[in-house]
Amino acid sequence: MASDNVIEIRNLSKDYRDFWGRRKVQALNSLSLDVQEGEVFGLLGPNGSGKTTTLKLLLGLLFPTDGEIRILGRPASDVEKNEKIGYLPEESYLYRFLNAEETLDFYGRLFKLSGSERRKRTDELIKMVKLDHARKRQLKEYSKGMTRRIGLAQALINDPDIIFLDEPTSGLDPNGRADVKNLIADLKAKGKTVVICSHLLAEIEDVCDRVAILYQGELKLLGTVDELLQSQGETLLRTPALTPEIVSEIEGVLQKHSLKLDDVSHPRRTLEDLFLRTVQQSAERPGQRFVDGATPFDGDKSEDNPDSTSASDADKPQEAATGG
Ligand SMILES: Nc1ncnc2c1ncn2[C@@H]1O[C@H](COP(=O)(O)OP(=O)(O)OP(=O)(O)O)[C@@H](O)[C@H]1O
Repeated sequence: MASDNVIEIRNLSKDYRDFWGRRKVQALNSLSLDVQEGEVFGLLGPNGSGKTTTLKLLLGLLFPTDGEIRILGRPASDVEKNEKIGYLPEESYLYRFLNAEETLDFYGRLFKLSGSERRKRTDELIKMVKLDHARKRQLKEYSKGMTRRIGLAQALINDPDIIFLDEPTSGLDPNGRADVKNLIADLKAKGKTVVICSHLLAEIEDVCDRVAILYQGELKLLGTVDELLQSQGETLLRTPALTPEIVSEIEGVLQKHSLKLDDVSHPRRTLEDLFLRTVQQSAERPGQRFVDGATPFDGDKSEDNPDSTSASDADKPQEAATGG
């Protein structure tokens, strides 16, 4: 095993068989990939492409039909290695009648943590996943997003070196998703290795160093997010808004080099950015409302401050794409 690989998968295949032992589904077909220590790795693919099967094989919850897996230098079937692994399943199976503290204490006991370690970890994790206000409430009263948060805390109770997250943000609103992204960034900063399965590609793009795309159990693409997404054939300039005169000057410069300006436009923000900014400003300034098409990006043009005007065009960024 190469020194910085914490996961090595070689020619891994998994067939699900029927009662008579006949092959029903080939969920994985000769998958080979490595995950390095400290990286955030995204396992992507449409429904039924074999992501959850891969995670379960890595955890030793399923046995492969063929191939080999090594995690932290040990075979996947070695259950002791799971002491260093955290797993958030797609559906968390938690005890509905326990509260958040009792839940984490229970899982801490399974990992044989001492009483003082359990109290310390429970307190840290409840704060980390922002459930401090609900720590004494039974999980049966939790919303979907709160349940996902306590599931995440449970996956981290043993301070694992490798964390498998299956759809970590399902059921979370954009604030919750942003919290999970920050949490993953914190785990990476602590040197942890994180493997995420998700359908929400924008999130994967933001947090993952490398991604693999599976299709019908086969690896179709593998690489760093930067390499895979960067378009080397174009250059994008971001400037404050430009007057038509400046744009035509730029066109002149490009013409001198036998290049043309392909596109001049104002960049579009994402709905997620708009949502997060609106919620943040609403919390900071109760009573504020955005009117007449204003947005929280437009300086101070809002109802509780009617005298102000929107940001001038010169303050809005503009994008220009050039090509040969
Ligand atoms: N226990 C099982 N018995 C039979 N077939 C199964 C079983 N579990 C999964 N499969 C099949 O194996 C294939 C891969 O399933 P898997 O759950 O690994 O995909 P996935 O990529 O995680 O899908 P999703 O995105 O929907 O969670 C699918 O065709 C699925 O129907």
